[in-house]
Amino acid sequence: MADRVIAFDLNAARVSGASDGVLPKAVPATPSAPKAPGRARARAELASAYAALLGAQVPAADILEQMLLAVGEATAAVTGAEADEVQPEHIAAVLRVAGMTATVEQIARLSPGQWPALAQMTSGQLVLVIKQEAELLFVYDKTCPDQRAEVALAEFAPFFSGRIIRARTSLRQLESRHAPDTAPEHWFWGAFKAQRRAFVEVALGSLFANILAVAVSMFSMQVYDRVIPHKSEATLWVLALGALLALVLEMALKLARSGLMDLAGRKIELTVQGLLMDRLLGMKAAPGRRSPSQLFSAMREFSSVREFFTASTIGTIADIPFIFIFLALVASIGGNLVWVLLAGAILMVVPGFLLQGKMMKITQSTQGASARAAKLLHEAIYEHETVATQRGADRFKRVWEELTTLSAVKSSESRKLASALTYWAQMMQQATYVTAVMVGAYMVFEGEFTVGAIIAIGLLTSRTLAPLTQLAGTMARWANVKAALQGLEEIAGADQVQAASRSYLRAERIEGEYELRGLEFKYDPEASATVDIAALRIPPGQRVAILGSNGSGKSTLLKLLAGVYEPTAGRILLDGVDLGQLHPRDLRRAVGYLSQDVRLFSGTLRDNLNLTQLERDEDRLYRALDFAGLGPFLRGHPKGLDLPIRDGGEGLSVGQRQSIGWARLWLQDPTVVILDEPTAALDTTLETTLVSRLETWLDGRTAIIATHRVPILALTARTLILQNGRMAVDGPRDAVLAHLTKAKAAGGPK
Ligand SMILES: Nc1ncnc2c1ncn2[C@@H]1O[C@H](COP(=O)(O)OP(=O)(O)OP(=O)(O)O)[C@@H](O)[C@H]1O
Repeated sequence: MADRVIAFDLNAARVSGASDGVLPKAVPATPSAPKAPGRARARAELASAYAALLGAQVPAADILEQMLLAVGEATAAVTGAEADEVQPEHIAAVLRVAGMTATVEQIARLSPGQWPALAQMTSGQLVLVIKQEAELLFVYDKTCPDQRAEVALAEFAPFFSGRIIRARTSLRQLESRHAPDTAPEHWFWGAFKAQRRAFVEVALGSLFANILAVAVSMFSMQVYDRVIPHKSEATLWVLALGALLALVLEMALKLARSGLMDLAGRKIELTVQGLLMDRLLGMKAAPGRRSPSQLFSAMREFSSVREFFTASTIGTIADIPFIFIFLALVASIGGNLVWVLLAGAILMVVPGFLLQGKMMKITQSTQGASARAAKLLHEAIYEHETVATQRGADRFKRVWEELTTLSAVKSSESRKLASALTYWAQMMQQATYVTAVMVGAYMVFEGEFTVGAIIAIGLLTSRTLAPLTQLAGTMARWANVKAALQGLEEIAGADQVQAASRSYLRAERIEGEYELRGLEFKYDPEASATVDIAALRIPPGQRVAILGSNGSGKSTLLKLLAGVYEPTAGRILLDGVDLGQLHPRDLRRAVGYLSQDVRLFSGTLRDNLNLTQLERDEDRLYRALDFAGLGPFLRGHPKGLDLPIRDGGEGLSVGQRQSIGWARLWLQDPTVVILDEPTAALDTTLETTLVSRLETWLDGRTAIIATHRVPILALTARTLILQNGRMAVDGPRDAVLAHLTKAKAAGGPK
C-alpha cells in the first residue's frame, strides 16, 4: 500500500497528492480559508464518478452547472466564492436532478451496507467510498491504475466526520434504463392518474354523501304515511333530528370532498403547466411548426381547461354513477314509475351529445378569430412605431374590427347554444317531476301507492336529475375545453430537442471539426432546397468566412451548423458524431451561436447577460462587457448591471444589443463559434477594437462567420461563397478575394 496515492482530497488542491500511505492531516475548514477555484469542479467530477458507479452517465460539466445553480439558489447572493459553498446538500440536490434519490445522512459507525457513498471528512473534503470489506475501505482515486485505492478502516475513521451523501438509482431511472419501451404517460390524463388515490377518496365521499341525501325523501315519506295518520309527535321529532343530522353529515362530507378535489386539481394543474412549459421551451425550431401566435394562444387557452376541471365539474361527474342508486331506490318504492325518470334523464342529456359537433365548430372559429386578434394586438403594441410611421393604423383598425366582430358573433352563438342546453335540461327535469307525480297520482287512485310515496318520489326525482342538469352545462363547455386540449396536445406532443425516449452521446469536450455530407434543407417541402451542400469539411480551429448575396442561405446554414435546425436530408457531423446524436446539453455548451438579431428579455442587464444563471462572479460579467466594448458605458451608468431592460427587450441600442450578444458569447467560452453578421450593428471604432481582441480570443476555436465586413474577413483563413444555397466558391481567403476583385474589375458576376 506504500505506493498508493490517497484520494482524500481529490477535490481540494491543498492536500491532494499525499503519497506514502500516511493519511493527510485534517485541515479545519475555516471561513477565511483561501478559495480553491478548482474545488467545485473536482467535486463535480467526484459526483460524476459516483453517478457512473450507479450506472448513470452524467458528465461533470452538467453536474458543475447544476451545482452552481443549487448554490446560487441557496445563497441567493452573487459572489465569487463558488468553491467553498458547495455543501453536501447541494451535491445531493444535484444527484436528485440527475434522476437519483439522494440524501445526506449522519451515520454512527462504518458498515459495508452504506457504500457506495460520498463520505465527508472532518476537513470538509469528500471521498467516494466504493465498498467496505473486513477492515478495508476501497476509495475512488483517479490517479490509481484501476481508479481505486485501499485504506484501512483504522486510518480512515479518525478523519471521517460521520456524514455521508448516499444516492440510489430511482425506480424511474431503472425503468428508463431497462424498460425503455413502456409507453409514456399522457401529458394530461397521466397527471390525473397520479392523483387516483384522491379520486378514490372523492368517490367514497360521494357514495356516502349520496346515501345520506336519501334521508330527506325517506323522512317525508315516513311523515306523510306514518306520523300524520297517527299524530305521533315523538316519532316526528326523532325523524326530523335524524334527517337534520344526515344533512349536516352530508354537508361535511361534501366540504371534505371539495377540499380533496381542490388539492388534487391544484397538483394536476401545476404538473400539467410545468410539463407544458418544459415542452414549449424544449421544442425543436422546426419549420412548419405552429406559429408563435398560435402557440401563445394555445397556452392561454389552458385557463379554460383549468376552469373546467374545477371541483364543481369533478363533483358533477362523481355524482353521475349515483343516479343509478337513486333510480334503484325509486324502482323499489314506485315500481314502473322509474321508467318515467329514466326517459326524462335520457331526454335531458341527448341534445348535449347531439350538438357537440356544432359546438366544436363554433368554438374553433371563435378561438381562431380570437387568436388572430391577439396576434394583431401584439403587433400593434410591439410594432407601434412601424405602424405609426408607415401609416398602417387604418389597416390594423379594419382587421381588428373584422376579427372582433367575428369573435363576438361566434361567442354569442356559442353562449346561446349553451344556455339553450341548460334551459332544456331544467325544463325536462321539471317535466319529469310533473309526469312522475301525475303517474303516481294514478297509482294512488288505484290504491297501489301512498301519498307519502308520491312526495318521496317527487323529492327523489329532483335529486336524481340534479347532476344531469349540471352535466348539460358541463357538456356545453366541453367543446371549448376539447378544442383547447387539442391545441395543447400539439405543444405537449411537439418534437423535442432532447427526446426523453432516446439516449444521446455525451461529449465532455468538443474540438470543433465539422463535416457535411449531402446536406439539404428546405423550409417548404414543396419548394427547392434553401441549403444544398454535397460535401464540406472544416478542421478544428479553422476560421471560415461565409459570403453570399441576401437570401443566399447563409443564416440558414449557420443555424444548421449550430444545431438550431435539423437537415431535411444528409448529415452534419461534429467531431465525427452526427449533430442529432450529440447530447443537446453538450452541444449547447460547446457551440456558441450569435444570431443576426440579438434579443433581450425583460429584467435587468445582469439577467440578460447571465441567462444560464451560472455566472456568480460580478467581475467576470464586467470583463465580458469590456470584451464586448460595453464596459465603459455601464461603469459610468448609475444603475450598472442593474440597468432595467423593459418589456420586449427595449432599453439598449441595436449596436449595444449586439455587444450584449458578444458578452454572452465570451461568458459561454465555447470551442465552436458561429457568428451571423456579428459586427453589422457596431460602429467602426468598436468593430476595430473587437477584431483586435478576437485575434487572440478566437485562437483554438473553430469559427464560422457570415459577414460582409472586411475587418472580420481579415480574421479568417478560408472563404466560402454561397449562391442560392449551393457552395459556389471554397478556397483560401486571399485567393478567393483576389479572384473576386479580378472578376469585378472584368465586369463579370460578383
Ligand atoms: N423562417 C423561414 N421560413 C421560410 N423561409 C425562410 C425562413 N428564413 C429564411 N427563409 C428563406 O430562406 C432563404 C435564405 O435565407 P437566409 O436568411 O438563410 O439568407 P441569408 O443569406 O442569411 O440572407 P441575408 O444576407 O439577407 O441575411 C431566403 O430566400 C428566405 O426567404
